[in-house]
Amino acid sequence: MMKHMLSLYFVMGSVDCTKNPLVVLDEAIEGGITMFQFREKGKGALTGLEKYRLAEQLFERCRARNIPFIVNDDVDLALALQADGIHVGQEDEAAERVRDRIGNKYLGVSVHNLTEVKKALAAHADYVGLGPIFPTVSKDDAKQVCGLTMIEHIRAHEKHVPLVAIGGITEQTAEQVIKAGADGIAVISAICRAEHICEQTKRLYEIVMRTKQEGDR
Ligand SMILES: Cc1ncc(COP(=O)(O)OP(=O)(O)O)c(N)n1
Ligand SMILES: Cc1nc(C(=O)O)sc1CCOP(=O)(O)O
Ligand SMILES: [Mg+2]
Repeated sequence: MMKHMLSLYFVMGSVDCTKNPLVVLDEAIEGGITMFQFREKGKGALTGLEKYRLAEQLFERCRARNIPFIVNDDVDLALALQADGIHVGQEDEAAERVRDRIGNKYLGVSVHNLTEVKKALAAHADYVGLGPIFPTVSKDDAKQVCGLTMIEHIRAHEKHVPLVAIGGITEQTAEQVIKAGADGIAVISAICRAEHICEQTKRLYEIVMRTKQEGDR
């Protein structure tokens, strides 16, 4: 179940959108996203009550369509909303502590190498987010690009870990990412910056599903 949910993971906050984030999410849901992460950060990001209100409205839309709603970084917000899960990175609240706080909600952890994957699994993460696979325009403090070879390396040593790849993934590269061993792609700009969000999301979904099917996954 978890692996299917990772197939087309849409990550977004108001800063990433050139139009109303609620409309962007509606169109992306219509196009077939399988999971959503509320990531409200960067220059001009909402805080406090405004952030909470936007999260609440986005969550409502996900709930209506059975799309898992994950909160980035902010464990208090995830708990207050009773969100489906939380995603934390290596510099955020420690995964072990987050697991203790959230019980059996989904826990995603960002990783950059095999050692971090093993640590995330020891902390009972449900999935790992590996990146940046390619250069990204959506995260100022992204680490060095790890490329498709890091997906292959991790998959060779951890055959079953639910792994979603992130960072600079587009319609042109999604197939290679899945072929390298990822269970799905996580994207911001490939959806947010598309002229026709629903159609673009459908294309990404189709590429991921076809490639997984061809690989019998
Ligand atoms: C699915 C997914 N993978 C990785 C990240 C990055 O998390 P992190 O390294 O904590 O960076 P920020 O997103 O918090 O800036 C992610 N958010 N989602
Ligand atoms: C949120 C995030 N995390 C990354 C990581 O490497 O962990 S890269 C990234 C940004 C992804 O946006 P885009 O699809 O526009 O490149
Ligand atoms: Mg983080």
